[in-house]
Amino acid sequence: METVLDVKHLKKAYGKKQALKDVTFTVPKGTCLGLLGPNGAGKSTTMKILAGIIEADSGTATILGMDSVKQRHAIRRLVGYVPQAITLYEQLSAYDNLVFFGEMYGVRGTKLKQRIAEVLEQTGLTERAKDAVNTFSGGMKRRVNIAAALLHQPQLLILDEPTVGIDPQSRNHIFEMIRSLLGEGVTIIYSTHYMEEVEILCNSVAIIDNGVVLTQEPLKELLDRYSHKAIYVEGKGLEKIVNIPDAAKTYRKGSGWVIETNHVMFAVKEVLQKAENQGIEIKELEISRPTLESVFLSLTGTNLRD
Ligand SMILES: Nc1ncnc2c1ncn2[C@@H]1O[C@H](COP(=O)(O)OP(=O)(O)OP(=O)(O)O)[C@@H](O)[C@H]1O
Repeated sequence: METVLDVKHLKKAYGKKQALKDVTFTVPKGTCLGLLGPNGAGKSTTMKILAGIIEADSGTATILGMDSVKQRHAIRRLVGYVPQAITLYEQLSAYDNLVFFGEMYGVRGTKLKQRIAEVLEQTGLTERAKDAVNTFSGGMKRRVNIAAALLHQPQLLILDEPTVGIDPQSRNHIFEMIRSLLGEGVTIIYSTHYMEEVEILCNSVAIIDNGVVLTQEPLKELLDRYSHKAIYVEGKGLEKIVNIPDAAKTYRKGSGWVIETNHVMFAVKEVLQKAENQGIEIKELEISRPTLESVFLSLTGTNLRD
């Protein structure tokens, strides 16, 4: 598959603060990469470098086959960037904001009118197009920002934490829009500190902590490698039967027990059989999916939301 983004060993310091130490990842065409990490991990810095807003101290980023520094101007025409902070003219309508951004991206005349109608539709804002942005919710403003980044039909879309502090309706709109863009072959890089968003939207995930990309791989492989599947059981007297062969870890949780294992069906059978043999009544039994949370914990030793 064609590689749209190839980032190698990016480093960036702000004064004494080494914000990026080693950022390396690749993104194939038409896929979504989730850049996942806690506050201050280096997500925005990475995205600003890719959008050509700041320069890395060392390392390379090849975007659509072009060098991010030497071919910055050509790249700008093919990349849409949605910064974390909303940047709009509050007094102007959504439509007039889009005219402004369109012209900035070099889209004009009939083409611009047509594109504005399309991006308003894509972001679910057609009916509010003529209203001043200062009457919009945070989520709607964010959608205008995204619409602006889509006007020039970018092949790569960079979204920096686009769902922070927004309403569920806007969030769903953004998700639907991302899915349809992916369907059209657009490549997306999406930063977030919400695991669920990566699970819903992304084909692969790059985990970044302290300026270093610790790993990048497809979600499923990452989950299989770094986190165990588990079963959760509740019932009286379970302490007598929860220790089963092959379990990676067994511990109390709430009023029940968690048994982490990669042999889930075996564990279920063992627990049910032992319970029956010993006359123990099982009140509840669930199989839990491995989570990115536990992956993050095993990679970094800390919780993502710390
Ligand atoms: N302009 C700047 N001057 C000095 N330090 C900065 C600057 N921008 C970012 N930093 C620092 O660089 C590190 C990485 O910041 P960055 O904004 O890239 O992280 P992030 O993962 O996007 O975090 P957040 O989720 O909080 O936006 C942080 O320690 C931050 O304080």
